[in-house]
Amino acid sequence: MLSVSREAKVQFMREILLRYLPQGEQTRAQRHREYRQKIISNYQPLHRELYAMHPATFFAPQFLKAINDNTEESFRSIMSEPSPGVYTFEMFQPHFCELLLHEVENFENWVNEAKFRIMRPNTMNKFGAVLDDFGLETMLDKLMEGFIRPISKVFFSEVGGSTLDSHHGFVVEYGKDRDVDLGFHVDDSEVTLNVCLGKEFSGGELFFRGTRCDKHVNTGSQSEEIFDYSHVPGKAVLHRGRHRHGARATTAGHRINLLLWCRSSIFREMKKYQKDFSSWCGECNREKNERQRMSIAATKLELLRREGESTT
Ligand SMILES: O=C(O)CCC(=O)C(=O)O
Ligand SMILES: [Fe+2]
Repeated sequence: MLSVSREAKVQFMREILLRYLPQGEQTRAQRHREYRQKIISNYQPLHRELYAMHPATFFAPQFLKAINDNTEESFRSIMSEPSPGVYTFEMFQPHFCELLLHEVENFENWVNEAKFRIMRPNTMNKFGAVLDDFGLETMLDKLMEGFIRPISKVFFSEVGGSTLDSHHGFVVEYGKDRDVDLGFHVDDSEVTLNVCLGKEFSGGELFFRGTRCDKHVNTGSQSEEIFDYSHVPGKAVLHRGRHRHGARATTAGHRINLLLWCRSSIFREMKKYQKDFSSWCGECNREKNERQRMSIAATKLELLRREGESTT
């Protein structure tokens, strides 16, 4: 095993770990593998160049340069942070967006013609497709490892940004005969990349309402946490998965976005043993500050009382 490729080692370890999963999950994983296999052996890709990572043709030159420089300054030079924890930047070349849109359309035509029943990206969408299920998993893994993880290491280290090790990659589709909007939610991810691929549309703004841990997910928002963002084709939004958000109705046209939910198994394991998430949960942070404020006030009062005692 020592001399085989990294992929072969990963596959070997995966098979061992699979044997230790509970029976129900083993069956589910096996079924999903068969489902993917069935698609991959029947679906003819339209643009094969999308299935391997080609940075020079996929990404905007300034994005590529920032990644190659790999410093906080280089990332900041191409990113805006219009609201704390929400980063936006030009990411894909228009031609890449076009190819990916064609590929998704081609896949959907095949699904309809073959009368194949596909799994939707998650319980919130009636439309859209999982890119990992029709062959794009390896390319998206490279996207996460080589491009999203270096940025997340700098801006989202407290939620496992430097140890992202798996992903769920899909497209969502809105407009006539598609989904209209998306309710308020948190993602099943540590870091989410959301890139608008096109086409032409009105509405569809993302609304953000602050980052929360499990315990505080339903608490209110502070005014500084309220933020709306209008999608621009080719442009990416990067945020914590626990940053509460939703998408307003796409009122005209057709909007398709690429979503990459990036996960960290180390972060998820560590989280089980922690209670205080004030480094990233807005409400934990507010409570902590409030406790500190109360404790300072109590100390001040105590000092005043002692001073009073000593002067009388
Ligand atoms: O429609 C969008 O841009 C948001 C999609 C989203 O938040 C999700 O799929 O998790
Ligand atoms: Fe989301």
